[in-house]
Formats: sequence, C-alpha cells, structure tokens
Amino acid sequence: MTSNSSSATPLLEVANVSKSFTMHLHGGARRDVLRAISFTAAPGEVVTLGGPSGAGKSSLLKMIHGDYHCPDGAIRIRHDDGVTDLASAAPRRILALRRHVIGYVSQFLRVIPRVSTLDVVAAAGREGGLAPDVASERARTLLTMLNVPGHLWALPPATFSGGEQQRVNIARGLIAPRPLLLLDEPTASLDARNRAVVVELIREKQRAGAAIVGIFHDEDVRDAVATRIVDVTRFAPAA
Ligand SMILES: Nc1ncnc2c1ncn2[C@@H]1O[C@H](COP(=O)(O)OP(=O)(O)OP(=O)(O)O)[C@@H](O)[C@H]1O
Repeated sequence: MTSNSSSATPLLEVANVSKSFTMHLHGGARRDVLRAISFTAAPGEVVTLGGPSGAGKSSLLKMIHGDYHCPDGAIRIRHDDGVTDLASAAPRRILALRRHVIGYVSQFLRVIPRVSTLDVVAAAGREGGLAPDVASERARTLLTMLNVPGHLWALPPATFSGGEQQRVNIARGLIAPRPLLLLDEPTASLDARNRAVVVELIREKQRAGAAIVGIFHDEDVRDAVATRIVDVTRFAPAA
C-alpha cells in the first residue's frame, strides 16, 4: 500500500513537485517543505497522504487545488478536454476545473454570510452542474445522512458547532459528481457515528470511479478507506 502508482490510467499525476515558503515577516527566511514529490491517483483509488504534522500534506493538497502556486514540477489532471498542468494553468482554467473536475473538502467551512445551510449545499451542487431540483434534493439527502438536524437547514451555518460546520462542509464538497476529490481531514471534528457516515460517502464516491486524495489523521478512517499511502516525508528536505 505504499507504492506511488497503480496500473490504471491516472487521473492525477503529481511529478517532481517541490514547495518552499518565504517568510517575509522573518527577514525573508526560506522554509523548504516538499522536494520532488511524485505520485499518481487513478479512478477508484483513495490515495492517502501520510507524514507527521507539518510535513506538508495540506500544502500539497492546496497546490493540487490551485490555492498554492506550484513553482517546480507538474500537476497534470486528465479531463474530458485533455490534460491540464495546474502548475502552469491560467487562473480562469483552474476555476473551470474546480467547477467540473476537482472537488475539495477543506478543514474549515468558509461561506457567504446569511445564506441558509440548505442553499449553501444546493448552490455547490448547481455550481457543479446539477439541475436546481436535483441539487436541492441531493442537498437534503446529504444533510440527512450526515445527521444535520432539519431545524438548522434554514439557518446560516456561521454559528454552528465545529462538527456541524464540518458536516455541512462535507455535504458541500461531495454533492457534485466530480472525478477528482481532495479531502483535507474531513472527519477531524466528528463523532464515531458521523465518521462512519463519511467513510461510507467516500466509498460511494470511490465505487462511482472518483480518484480521491486525502489526509486522514484518524487511523481507523485511514485504514477503512485508503487503497495506497504516499508518505510525503520521503520527499521532504532534510531539516
Ligand atoms: N502560507 C504559508 N506560509 C508559510 N508557511 C506555510 C504556509 N503554509 C504552510 N506553511 C508551513 O509549511 C509546513 C507544512 O504545513 P502543512 O499545513 O502543509 O503541514 P501538514 O503536514 O498538513 O500538517 P498537519 O498534519 O499539522 O495539518 C508547516 O511548517 C507550515 O507552517
């Protein structure tokens, strides 16, 4: 479970990607985080990024999502129109890929204030190409599965508990059928019952043929979903 590739045609190819941060508030000090990391993810795979806290797992996921610039190497994503290298793609191209190809569940919910929970989730479905009635129906189904109580659906999620917000975030990230899914600790604030629901939702996406790259600190969750583990510290520069 620790090799860097599978035999199926990859949907995602990370090739020789490096990352360092320059801390301008600390005299321009440079922190090297990842060096020459390479792996692939094919449809039906759940590739789990391993390594201790601070190893660079979230940074790598943010690069694959296009949030962090990728200064070295390539991040190739295969889609209906061909292959795009995210490292050199224009921002408009990255936004288009996010609508239809790359799904992302971040650790924290960031939403427009005053929009109801139901609409936060349904809007993500519409943005991902679902018809409005399908998006509403799917939003209700996901919120029910994730045990978000019905009396909260009309409220904006800003005042919800950490676990409630994370479940809304998961519903939002999983509602559209995107072929590449990036999951950054989706179960961090959840109780056992809801962790089990998320494991089942991830397996459902895997069975539907999504290529999934995730960070799971919870060992039980990781063991339940991972088809392969990529240890990012193998690519980290020596301290
Ligand atoms: N925008 C940034 N500016 C400067 N340093 C950053 C930035 N983002 C991440 N880092 C640093 O890069 C290193 C890797 O962070 P990252 O969040 O990717 O680690 P991680 O492996 O996901 O850790 P954890 O498991 O604790 O979430 C850390 O030392 C972090 O401080």
